[in-house]
Amino acid sequence: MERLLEPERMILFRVPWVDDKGEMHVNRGYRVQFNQTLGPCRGGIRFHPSMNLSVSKFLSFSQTFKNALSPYKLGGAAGGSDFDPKGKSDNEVMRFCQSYMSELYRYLGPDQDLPSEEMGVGTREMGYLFGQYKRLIGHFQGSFTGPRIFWSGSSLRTEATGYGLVFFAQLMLADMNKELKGLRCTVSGSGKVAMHVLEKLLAYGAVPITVSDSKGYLVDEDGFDYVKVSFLRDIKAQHRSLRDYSKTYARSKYYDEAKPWNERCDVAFPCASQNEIDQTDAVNLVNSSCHILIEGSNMPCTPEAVEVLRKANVLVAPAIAAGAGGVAAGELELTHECNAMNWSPEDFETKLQEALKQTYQRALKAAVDFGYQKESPDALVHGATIAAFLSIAQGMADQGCV
Ligand SMILES: NC(=O)c1ccc[n+]([C@@H]2O[C@H](COP(=O)([O-])OP(=O)(O)OC[C@H]3O[C@@H](n4cnc5c(N)ncnc54)[C@H](O)[C@@H]3O)[C@@H](O)[C@H]2O)c1
Repeated sequence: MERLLEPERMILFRVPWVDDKGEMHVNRGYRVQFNQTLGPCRGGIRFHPSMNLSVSKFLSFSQTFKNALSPYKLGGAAGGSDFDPKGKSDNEVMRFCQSYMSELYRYLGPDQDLPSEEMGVGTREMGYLFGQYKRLIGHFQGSFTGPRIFWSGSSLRTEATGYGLVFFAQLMLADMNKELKGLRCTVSGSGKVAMHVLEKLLAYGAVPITVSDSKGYLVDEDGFDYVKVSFLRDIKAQHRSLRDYSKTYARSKYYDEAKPWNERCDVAFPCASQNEIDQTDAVNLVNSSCHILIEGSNMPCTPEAVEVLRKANVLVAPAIAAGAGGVAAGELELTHECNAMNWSPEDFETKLQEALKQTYQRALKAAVDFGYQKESPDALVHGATIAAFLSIAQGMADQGCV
């Protein structure tokens, strides 16, 4: 346990870059390669002002468990920088990414560590990061996940985490002879994960009613539809406030400095950031008749919130299981490239569903093997943690004291 809790490697470095006015800035870069017992590392890169070594450690620890539970043989890593891409020009983001990669490239590679999208890092950032990596290593090898389709990989990497969360919810409901159709769903965040959750919820006939950002939340009592989701995307792409939505859809409402957890719902999808649900939010969720919570963000609930949800019998799908869509897409992309097959988005989605199903079944089996009732509200949380822990611990024991 002592070895498992200590990261294998923590890389901390200076990232100097020059803005469009010619002024110099310095940010900090991080990459924590937490555990490579089961295979080479995979994990996200986050660009956000709140990023620090502590957040990198927690994200890489949780990624280690997520990857160990997935159908692939992978270790876990995470990292990023306290750089804020918001409000920066494309050229500034490119210069920052190039400087960040100038240090990190020596620790990356398909057999070592490959990064993927996370908060504040999308296809634009992944493109710049990969371009610099390729230039420095001198050949095209082990493309990062999250690139655009025309030069590499599948088109579904960005969608995969959000879609996967909805597939996972559907699997849980199917086991209860229920379905997502008609269920009211609250979603937090309005980034890559949240927007793809909305999209897939609509495909399943569910009724998503909220999105949020760091300033407040938006609720549409009538539920979002495809046209409204497209409008939300436009608002986000133009860096406007979610408040602007209400100017077009008068029955919707935007609340400042508030979270969506007191809106009546059946299923909640936290997709913003860690610790976004505290004790009060959890009480609000329970009082709003929420009975299933699917964790999109990593560690969305504080320990006090977890306790409230457990006592109220809210069924929780942990991020290390439900959020495995991203890692699955990354590995599928590599296979896809290696085999030079021409998968359609539908083929890709079927493979993604299969990966999520295997993850779900593995977590549930471990829970039952260790004496938890299949129906108990925290069976998946325990099962996912046990199954991942056993794989890593067994591997570490086999590989000796290294
Ligand atoms: N992108 C992935 O592949 C992936 C995979 C697994 C988990 N996650 C987790 O999902 C979450 C969202 O990631 P993303 O890739 O969608 O990021 P993103 O940068 O695309 O979007 C983040 C969104 O959250 C909002 N936000 C940030 N802080 C907030 C706060 N305090 N309250 C409410 N909203 C807030 C932002 O306004 C933004 O809309 C993160 O917690 C991340 O760790 C992402």
